[in-house]
Amino acid sequence: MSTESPDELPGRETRRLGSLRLRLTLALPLLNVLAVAAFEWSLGGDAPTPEGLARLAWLVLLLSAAQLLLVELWMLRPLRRLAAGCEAMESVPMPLTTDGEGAAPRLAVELDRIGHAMQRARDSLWQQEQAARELQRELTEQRQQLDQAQATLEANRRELASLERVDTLTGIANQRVFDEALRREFKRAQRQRGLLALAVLDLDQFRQFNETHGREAGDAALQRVAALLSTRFKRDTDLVARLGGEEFVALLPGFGMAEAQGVLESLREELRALRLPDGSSEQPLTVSIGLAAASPAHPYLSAQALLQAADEALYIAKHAGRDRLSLAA
Ligand SMILES: Nc1nc2c(ncn2[C@@H]2O[C@H](COP(=O)(O)OP(=O)(O)OP(=O)(O)O)[C@@H](O)[C@H]2O)c(=O)[nH]1
Repeated sequence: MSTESPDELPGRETRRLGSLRLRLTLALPLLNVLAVAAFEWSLGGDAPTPEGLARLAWLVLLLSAAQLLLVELWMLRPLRRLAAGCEAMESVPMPLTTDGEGAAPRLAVELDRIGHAMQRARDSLWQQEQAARELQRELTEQRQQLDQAQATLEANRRELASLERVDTLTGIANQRVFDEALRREFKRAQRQRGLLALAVLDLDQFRQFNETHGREAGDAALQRVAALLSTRFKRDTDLVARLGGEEFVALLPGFGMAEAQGVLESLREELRALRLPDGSSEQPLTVSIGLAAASPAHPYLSAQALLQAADEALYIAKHAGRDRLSLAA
């Protein structure tokens, strides 16, 4: 293995090529002389004349010149280019050296650069955290605004519902319509000395029903009850309404106490048979009913008094154990 430094090789090769060319320039004519002499000798002719020697000398000269030209073109020139290429490569500075002198400063520079990059990454992370916090704050603000808007919307919805005449959940008349109808029908009954029955119906343990089956099932139950009431009381003069929550009323012009009681008792049974919400409930949904009836024999001073009498009867039904109909005194 060579002990010379790789840095010395191109200079040395160039020198060797120069020396090789010199040797070839000397050696080729000599070899040609020998070759021609051997050739003449092999022919075994007479001793050479001066003209013959001159001709041979020219021949050797021409042959040598041609050979040197070929060697120059095919061998020496490519080799010189190769050597020049090696020298050019040597002149390019190496990006990394393994010698001890350059390595330490370069390492320091690299470490410094890495340090700066880490600092930049930390800065960027901090900025992103700030941006995320800002975003979170905006989100909280917007959520609060949304909550406020929802509360306002709900208040408006309630106000609108009170102005409307239909209960939005069940589709039957609402309290507003009922109040008007009660005043109107009471006056009519008074005027005509007719009959007017009023029933207040309140579903039993509905809070528990909601808790057991869910609020949606509770809504569905309220709709089923409203539908049942509408089916049972469908004369033109009848009015069923939802007063709110799980409380309904039935206003029955022309009905006395006994007549209304009969219809309401069968309705109570029908409701029990509904087996809400999905038919699998062990505990059927029941209703308590308070019934009051105005008649010439049993007049009330006002529509409000009639309603109060029905409410009191309902109260009694609830306190007597629910799932029953109670008549006003
Ligand atoms: N699903 C549903 N539930 C309602 C609605 N309105 C009121 N409620 C619920 O009805 C329940 C009424 O509860 P309470 O007033 O304690 O009456 P209750 O549980 O039926 O008890 P009693 O009347 O004493 O038999 C409450 O849980 C209300 O949330 C409604 O529109 N839909």
